[in-house]
Amino acid sequence: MAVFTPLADAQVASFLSRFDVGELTELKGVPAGTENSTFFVTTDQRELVLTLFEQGEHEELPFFVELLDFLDEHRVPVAGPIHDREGIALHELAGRPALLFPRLPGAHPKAPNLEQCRALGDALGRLHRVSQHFPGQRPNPRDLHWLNAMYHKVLAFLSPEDQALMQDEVEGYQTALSEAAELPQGALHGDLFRDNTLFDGDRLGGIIDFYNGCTGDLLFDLAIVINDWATDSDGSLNRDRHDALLGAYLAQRPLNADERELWPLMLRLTALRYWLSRLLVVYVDPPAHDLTPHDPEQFRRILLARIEHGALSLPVPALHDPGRPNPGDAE
Ligand SMILES: Nc1ncnc2c1ncn2[C@@H]1O[C@H](COP(=O)(O)OP(=O)(O)OP(=O)(O)O)[C@@H](O)[C@H]1O
Ligand SMILES: N[C@@H](CCO)C(=O)O
Repeated sequence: MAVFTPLADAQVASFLSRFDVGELTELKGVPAGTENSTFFVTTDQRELVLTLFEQGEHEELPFFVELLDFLDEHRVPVAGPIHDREGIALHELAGRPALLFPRLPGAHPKAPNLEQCRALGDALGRLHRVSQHFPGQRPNPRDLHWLNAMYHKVLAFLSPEDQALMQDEVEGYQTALSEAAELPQGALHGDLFRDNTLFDGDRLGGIIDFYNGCTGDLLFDLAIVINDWATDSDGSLNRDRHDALLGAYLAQRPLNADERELWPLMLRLTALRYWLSRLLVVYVDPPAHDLTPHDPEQFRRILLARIEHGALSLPVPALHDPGRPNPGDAE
């Protein structure tokens, strides 16, 4: 379930009256999601999504709104928050911060096909091109500093082999990154798994759930995406999905030499980031709500596969369709 705060029709009707979105005709709680309360709202004019923020640091919400507005203005396919007649997006409803979004068409791809991988790679490449110019700042809350500060909390729950694996990995990342040049920076989605996208057939309806959004190494975001979108069930990389996604991404934003060198390490670091965050949910900080946690073992498997096989060679960038405008190019 993902309605932690129920809402009555009258509350929502009165909330909607500040916006130019029409009159409420239907309100439905959305069962998916783990962190926030989500509702599908239908009016006599359009389909909307209403999100109530249940947890997390609410002072971060203006950053997310500014980032989404920025990406929306630059025609990156995201659901940008709807602003009211006075230009305000962030409101309060039932004592919770609330945002209203357009409802995007489509569904989350469970087994993405190559067209969907290309569409996502292209969108992420465009997102990273424009996000380098985003003026906001929010340090990456799940970077190496976080790994280093948190990993010892789960060691007691691991086998001696896994303890050594985790410790060796974090120490290895520290050594390698302390000697590395700064990588290209920009705003990141921070959690761009398949279930944070909506596809209408092969067309990307849009990217949602930017509440892990932050600023930092663009390569970190790309590695999260490859580990989720282009991994087979045994943890190994799937060459076809990898090449489709990365080929489209690289056509929008080529990696520099430092990024190419750190790519295998970043795939490992982001695999460990999810192994650790999932272990923390299971053993250290279980959610207040009765939800099935994501399986940490899946990311341990991915980490082991990246250690054993390294990264795949990077594909040749896909040719960019010159008929298709790039966001930001018009500026
Ligand atoms: N703009 C949108 N258009 C269509 N559907 C949406 C939109 N935003 C959210 N949803 C639907 O609502 C569900 C929950 O949304 P969201 O992912 O933001 O919630 P959450 O509680 O933050 O979830 P989690 O962090 O576990 O992914 C999504 O899986 C999706 O099905
Ligand atoms: N995408 C995360 C959960 C939401 O933060 C995971 O798969 O562990």
